[in-house]
Amino acid sequence: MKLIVTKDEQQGGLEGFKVFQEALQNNAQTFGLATGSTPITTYEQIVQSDLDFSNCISINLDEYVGIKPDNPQSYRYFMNKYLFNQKPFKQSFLPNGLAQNSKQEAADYDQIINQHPIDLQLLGIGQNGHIGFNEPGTSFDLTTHVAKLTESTIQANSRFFKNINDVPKEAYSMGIGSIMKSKKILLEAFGTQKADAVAAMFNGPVTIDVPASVLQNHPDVVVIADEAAAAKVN
Ligand SMILES: N[C@@H]1[C@@H](O)[C@H](O)[C@@H](COP(=O)(O)O)O[C@@H]1O
Repeated sequence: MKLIVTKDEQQGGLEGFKVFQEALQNNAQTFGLATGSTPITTYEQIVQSDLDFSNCISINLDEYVGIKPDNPQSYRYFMNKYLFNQKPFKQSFLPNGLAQNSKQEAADYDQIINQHPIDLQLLGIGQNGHIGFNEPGTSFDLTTHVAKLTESTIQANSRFFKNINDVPKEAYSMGIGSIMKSKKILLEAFGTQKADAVAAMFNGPVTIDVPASVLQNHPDVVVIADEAAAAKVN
């Protein structure tokens, strides 16, 4: 894994943008995208640029179960707001949080991923080392599934909701098995609250207890971390 340490989140966003730019120059067709506060600075840079994704496909990592796409807390709404409204893709896929049959929805999403192999996958990281919504303990082989959110993730994500009780307890998530098939992976981490997870991802053993540690087994990973998030890496 290659580590790029930046002064702050703004600088990190710029470095992240450059990875997207390079991927496009190398004819990347399909981009795996992420939500959360972390990718916002990269999306801002993309929005301000002349990069054109109108011939590309995007596939998002995850979506809350039970939330409508037009609900401001949904990941579809987030993606429209921060990226798609300004930089449309040819097609943008997210799991349907309202699907009646979750097994079918997961299978359909896997088919989408299989039809569009991901050239560049963007990831954030949870404070407990989760990627997408693959929480500690999740098998490295899983594909799309409904994940139960841990208390720490519900707590961390409650800042986006009026009340912690409004945070969904479940989400569709692309599995680690699919994430690892991406040609290139870009993981971003900003802030001291990510320092332990980033250190465990880099220096710790590869273990399902720290889902992001699996990235040590991937041949092409770039991690962009600000000084605070990279502080505990050996
Ligand atoms: N499912 C998302 C992850 O994809 C994200 O990486 C993580 C960190 O979020 P943030 O970037 O807001 O710290 O939170 C959520 O749980």
